[in-house]
Amino acid sequence: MDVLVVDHPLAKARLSTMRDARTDSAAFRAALHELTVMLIYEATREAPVRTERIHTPVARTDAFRLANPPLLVPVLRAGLGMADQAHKLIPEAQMGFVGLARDEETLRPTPYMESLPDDLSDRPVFVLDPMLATGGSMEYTIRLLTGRGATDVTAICALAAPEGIKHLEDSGLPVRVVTASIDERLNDSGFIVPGLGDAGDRQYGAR
Ligand SMILES: O=P(O)(O)OC[C@H]1O[C@H](OP(=O)(O)OP(=O)(O)O)[C@H](O)[C@@H]1O
Ligand SMILES: O=c1cc[nH]c(=O)[nH]1
Ligand SMILES: [Mg+2]
Repeated sequence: MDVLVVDHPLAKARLSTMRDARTDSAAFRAALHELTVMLIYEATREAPVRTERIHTPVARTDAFRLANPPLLVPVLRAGLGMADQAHKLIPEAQMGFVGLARDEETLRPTPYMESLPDDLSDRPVFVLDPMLATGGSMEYTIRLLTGRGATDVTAICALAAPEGIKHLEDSGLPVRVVTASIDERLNDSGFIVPGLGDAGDRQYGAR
């Protein structure tokens, strides 16, 4: 499985703001917005482009656009904090939605929302979720997508645990991961260590 760790100093700085327990919700959301721009920028580095001829005020030249814009899929709640910034960078992208809440005891995802196009066979998909912990929520989401024909999925995560990366690798699903950090481990409650806490709560308040 292809894993890209975006360890640019500016990405590290935004992630550090998110990790800091003193960061309030507004500043946490702002840092996640800015980090998302960097993750999407790197995730699209090798994306195929189509060219067309245009006129500048001076001469004719080639213009470039994404040949096949990805479907963006934020995983609610926490992934909502990445959706607008990803959409700003790729305004032509369509967006789908998945809502999941992890059960605190079993750590299994409980689905409560799904809004996706029927046929995903011909286009890449970017799943937006700041946290890849056990990997259960990401696996669930990717299975929804592959069930609709997706074969090219990118998980865009602020943070990942080694356990989540391994879980996805073992699943054999067609996914690559783009993240700003692979942290040390999960604790007994399934939280990433050192992590940043609950990414949904830190943006929107405790459920
Ligand atoms: O890899 P996993 O072990 O499945 O954990 C990761 C999931 O946990 C968080 O969501 P949560 O269930 O807390 O919901 P929320 O976004 O509404 O807070 C996070 O945003 C992921 O979706
Ligand atoms: O550390 C974690 C693990 C799962 N979900 C979160 O929001 N944070
Ligand atoms: Mg949460």
